[in-house]
Amino acid sequence: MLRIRPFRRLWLVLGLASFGDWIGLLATGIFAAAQFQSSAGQGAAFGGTIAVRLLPALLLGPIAGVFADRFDRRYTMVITDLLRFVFYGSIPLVPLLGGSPGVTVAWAAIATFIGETITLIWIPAKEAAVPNLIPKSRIEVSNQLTLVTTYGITPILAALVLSALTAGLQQSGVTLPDWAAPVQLALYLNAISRLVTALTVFFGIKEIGGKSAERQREAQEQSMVRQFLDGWKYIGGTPLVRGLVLGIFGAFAAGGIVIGAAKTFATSLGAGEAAFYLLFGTIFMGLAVGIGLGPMIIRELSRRRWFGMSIVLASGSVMFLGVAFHLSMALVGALLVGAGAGMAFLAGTTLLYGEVDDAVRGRVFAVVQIGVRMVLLLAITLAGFLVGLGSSRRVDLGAFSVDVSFTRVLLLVAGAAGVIVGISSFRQMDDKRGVPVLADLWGSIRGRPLAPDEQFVRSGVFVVFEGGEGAGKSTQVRRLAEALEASGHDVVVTREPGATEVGARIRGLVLDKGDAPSPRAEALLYAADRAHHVATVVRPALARGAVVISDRYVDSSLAYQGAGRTLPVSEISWLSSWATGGLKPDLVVLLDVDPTVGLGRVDSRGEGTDRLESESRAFHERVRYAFLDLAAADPRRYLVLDAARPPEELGAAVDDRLATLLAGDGVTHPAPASTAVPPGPDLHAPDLQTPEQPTADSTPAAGSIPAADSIPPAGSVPPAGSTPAAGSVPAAGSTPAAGSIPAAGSTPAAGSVPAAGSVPAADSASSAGSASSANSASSVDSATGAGTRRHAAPHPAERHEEPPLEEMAELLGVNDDETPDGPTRAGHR
Ligand SMILES: Nc1ncnc2c1ncn2[C@@H]1O[C@H](COP(=O)(O)OP(=O)(O)OP(=O)(O)O)[C@@H](O)[C@H]1O
Ligand SMILES: Cc1cn([C@H]2C[C@H](O)[C@@H](COP(=O)(O)O)O2)c(=O)[nH]c1=O
Repeated sequence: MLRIRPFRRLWLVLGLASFGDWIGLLATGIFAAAQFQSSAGQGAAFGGTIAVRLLPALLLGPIAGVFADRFDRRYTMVITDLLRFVFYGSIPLVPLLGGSPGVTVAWAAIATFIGETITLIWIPAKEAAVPNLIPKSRIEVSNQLTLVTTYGITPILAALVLSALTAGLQQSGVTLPDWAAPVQLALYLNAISRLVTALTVFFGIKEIGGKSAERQREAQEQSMVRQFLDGWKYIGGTPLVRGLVLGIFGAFAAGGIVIGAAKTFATSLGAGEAAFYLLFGTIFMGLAVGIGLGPMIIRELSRRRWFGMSIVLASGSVMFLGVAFHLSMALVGALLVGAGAGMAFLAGTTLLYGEVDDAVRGRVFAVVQIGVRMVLLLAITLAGFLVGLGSSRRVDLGAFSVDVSFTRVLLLVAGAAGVIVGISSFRQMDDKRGVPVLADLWGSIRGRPLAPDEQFVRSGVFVVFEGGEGAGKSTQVRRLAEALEASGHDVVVTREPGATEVGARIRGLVLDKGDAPSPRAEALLYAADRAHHVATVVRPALARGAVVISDRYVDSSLAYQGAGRTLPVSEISWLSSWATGGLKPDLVVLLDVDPTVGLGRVDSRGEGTDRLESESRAFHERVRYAFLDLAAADPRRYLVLDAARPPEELGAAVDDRLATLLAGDGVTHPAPASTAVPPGPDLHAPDLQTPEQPTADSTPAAGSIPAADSIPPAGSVPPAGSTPAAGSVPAAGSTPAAGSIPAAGSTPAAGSVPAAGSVPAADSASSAGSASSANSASSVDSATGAGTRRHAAPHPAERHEEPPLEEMAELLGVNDDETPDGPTRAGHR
């Protein structure tokens, strides 16, 4: 950020100005107090000068922004800084010129008031200039830097400098003349800092200067009053800006209420005077944590969502404080209030920087900056006043006794109001409607935010055929298309990969046996084919109302690249969801085939095999079980058929299901966004929820596939006593996880399935789903009258026999060099 020269200079200017502000604030108060002997006079002088600093915001705040929008921002900053140099510089000179204590304090107050009034013009000019100096993508970092500098570094530096000056002089025993006392020096420093910033802006940041055509036009055509009114109209009439401004105020009101109520709240905790300072400090610590670490934690989360969530966090934490009965709870609550308010401020200002036009930016930022101060002051004052009104009652909770005071009621009510504001601002601004909030938050924290659904009007029906090699997909696709066309439907038959010109080239790249792409490259190539296919073929056809029948879709990637290549299925799922914009089929017909049978059919076509067909049997077994797991996780949207049945029977079952679907009974177009949940870290059932599968009301996947990232390398042996991951070989003597393949001598859990990567637990609900993957579809069919029949031969997931050891090793890829990124080997079948 600081490599951008104009921003670096502006940041230095801001740092210096902020340092001047803080040292000026402290020094003016001390200076005024020092003019009096009595402690009452000292207190009044100190408090009075500080209050005077805050007062101008109330008076001039509303029109200050007009200056920033109407005039050249560079000149505005330079002139206002020069004026501040003069006024602040005059404060320590008054006593030197013989002014009495009363005159000195009065002038300190007047000069401070004028200086602060001028600051109100300087701030919006500076704020409005920032977005023109840096790329939009860096605005958040610049805000972080600015806030940390203003509220973190410079106040501490100012306090250190002031105390070092005082202590240094005291220790050295040097007696300086009155005009060079530490406080006077601090006041000179404050004044000089303005001169330096004026010169820096004038000579060093010329980029701030000039006016956009629109600003020029407005300045010429509109009076200041008109511009002022227009500014308010813009804020009130632009929902996003209005929501942001109100939200920021709400978050600060939450903080202010806690600060205002902290004293009586600390008493109600029975924690003593120190607890007040602790709570106060903790809120500011939370603020720093929110601003400093917030973006790092939420990463790619939509800033609009983050803003609403932060307000809810801040307000919810105020409510939590209302029920906290121990200081430790209160400190956690205070930290979260601060963090929420800090994040809301950062997200809000970042959004405002990005969303507000240059022409009105000065006015909007004036309202925000000044409004925040006012809201904070008001909230602190009001809360302080209100908590004094009610009485409290002590309630015994066994180990603890709590004061149910008016303070707590206030915190609860204020917190609840804040939560409502947060939720409504979230709703108003949400740019990912339909995407589940918590899943999106979790996905973003993990670096994979959910993609919002690509909006399009979809009136057609999307049917996908999936299954292993030679399952009979093409045969069934052709047959179904003919049947539908015969009954007058607009049918589009398509496939993946290779349905488009681009796709045909990709198909050559992934399937030709020449130079094999690495597993990740392979996944990306399939995703690229899919993205183009969906955008140019599937969506347009669905939009016009056609029945789209695709030979393979997302599940193939999850099965082949995820389970087959053992790439992290969650990542493949995310990638596919991104590629398709979340488009999911209405029906997936899974033709389940034993790889030996399917590959036998492929061989008998006599056309040779492609690169994927040539993979090992273990690979194809993993693919098969992955398909079954996906279907078991969402039986309502899958029709799983035993592909060993005659084609006509399969066709009849498909026809029946289609008839239901086309009659509208079964068509509820799946909501893509809600299902594009990036799976959790372990690939259990929900991890296999693909963009095809709704999370709500879906049955847990039977025999889910272990996360590729959690799968030990094929053939690895987990330590004895541990529970091996599905698909790994347990050490002899250890108890294998249900569904894992037991080593010789170990006791297999009931229901172990000889499939690498597939883990149906014998006694879990998921195992029921798994064991009946094919049959569960049968029962679904019978329920809908589709009437698919059960097969005499048990489905593989029902077989409990142990495969011979060599076969197991082959299934697991022991002796098989299939590593996620390693070269693939043409396997044997
Ligand atoms: N139900 C079935 N029973 C027996 N043979 C079938 C059946 N369905 C299709 N076949 C035959 O099996 C072979 C493969 O069928 P098809 O091409 O339809 O499968 P596919 O799943 O599309 O294959 P690929 O995975 O290679 O695309 C063909 O020769 C086809 O005639
Ligand atoms: C869509 C898709 C496909 N594959 C594999 C599956 C097959 O081996 C080939 C496609 O051949 P087909 O004869 O057209 O069925 O590609 C894959 O690995 N990943 C995918 O996403």
